[in-house]
Amino acid sequence: MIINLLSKTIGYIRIKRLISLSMAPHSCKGCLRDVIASKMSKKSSSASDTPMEENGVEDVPHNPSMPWFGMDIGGSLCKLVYFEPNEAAGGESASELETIRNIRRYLTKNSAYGKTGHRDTHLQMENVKIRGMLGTLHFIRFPTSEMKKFLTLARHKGMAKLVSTVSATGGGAYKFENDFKREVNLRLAKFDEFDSLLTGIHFIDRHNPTECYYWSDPTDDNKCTKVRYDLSSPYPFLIVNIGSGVSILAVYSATNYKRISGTSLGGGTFLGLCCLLTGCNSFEEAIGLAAEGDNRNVDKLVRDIYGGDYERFGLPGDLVASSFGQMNSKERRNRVSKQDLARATLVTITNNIGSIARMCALQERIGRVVFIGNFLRVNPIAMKLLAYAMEYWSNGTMKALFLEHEGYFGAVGCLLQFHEELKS
Ligand SMILES: Nc1ncnc2c1ncn2[C@@H]1O[C@H](COP(=O)(O)OP(=O)(O)OP(=O)(O)O)[C@@H](O)[C@H]1O
Ligand SMILES: CC(C)(CO)[C@@H](O)C(=O)NCCC(=O)O
Repeated sequence: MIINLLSKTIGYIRIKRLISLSMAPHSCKGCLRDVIASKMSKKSSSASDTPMEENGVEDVPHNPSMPWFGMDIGGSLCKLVYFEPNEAAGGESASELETIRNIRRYLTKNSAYGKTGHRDTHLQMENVKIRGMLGTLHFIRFPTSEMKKFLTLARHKGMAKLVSTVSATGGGAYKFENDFKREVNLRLAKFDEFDSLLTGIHFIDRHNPTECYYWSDPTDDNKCTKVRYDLSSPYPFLIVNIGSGVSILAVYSATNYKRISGTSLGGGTFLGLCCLLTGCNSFEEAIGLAAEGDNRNVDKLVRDIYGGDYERFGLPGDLVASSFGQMNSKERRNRVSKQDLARATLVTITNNIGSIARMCALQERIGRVVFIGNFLRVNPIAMKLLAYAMEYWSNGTMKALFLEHEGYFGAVGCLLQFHEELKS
């Protein structure tokens, strides 16, 4: 308690001092921002048990210079969240303002960047308040394999002239740290990926009333609909983050969570196997093929073994008994289509994740399971499978929930943590 109070007071005094120093001429602004960011970054990593609202920095009217970004650099995709203020922040020189305007124009007037960068305009959030400023959150993604091109673009757009520090999370915040420094003279303020994920989830759910939903009647295509779910009192809940790999977190409060499990059979596995088996070259193509296919031409079902249901242990005939279990037969292999193989890959990976999630939920005695991550992007087949599997195998005691901003929570969370912003 006393230590907490002391660190709050010391933190406050330090930041106050830094602010008075930041009245210094523009030439010093970059290095001051570095110091502030490094203080904030150290603070956040050592105070993971302290809610942001309580750490004292909230009261200090310090706004880092524009533009504000949060980056989540994952194993497959890099997610970039950009905050576009409704009004200019002020304090910038004429040349800085010009560069800020150019970056803003480039990011907000386009929805595609080069061949592989995309802005998810349907996810855009308007009139969001961050650190007292109203603005729009933009959601951009590109393959992490294109990082070199991104750094070149960032240099050409004059990023290095404006901000000396960008907040980043995900494994790439560590892996690419030196590249950012060397190529664009940008320092990364690094935040833990799961701290960021949770911060992002809490923030976005509070700002978007239609963020959380579940699928009703997931097995009936005619009746199946998305139904809004109120996540305002969510604890405890499980997060199943399906990225390249899968991490499962049990969340007990805003600041108390643990990573309870994971599996390497995730979204990266689905895409990798699908490319190998069908010759497809993108996630969108893989999902498109899966939508047209039938996994029953690939998998061995309970009915292929029992001739019907295995009643004694409640195993219905149409349950998959053995994923890819038909593919030992040359004759079957000759008949199977790319679409069937894509569908079977999707069903195999999804059911395995659902099964692990269910066991974790059972072990932790948690009923609400929130599935997120970009594996669920444009992927209603997987979401409905998860919804059905969770409900069916738990006899209705567990619920699969989904969030609209799927893979962007880490990026939002680290943007907010950098600005020490949790209050709206
Ligand atoms: N356009 C896309 N390109 C590549 N993968 C995509 C795309 N859209 C969706 N995906 C799926 O999303 C997965 C990556 O999800 P996400 O961005 O949440 O994880 P990540 O942060 O890259 O991975 P990790 O957290 O394991 O480091 C891919 O493995 C793939 O299954
Ligand atoms: C390595 C991370 C945490 C990177 O986000 C993720 O890809 C993951 O949780 N993979 C699964 C690792 C496991 O087997 O538990």
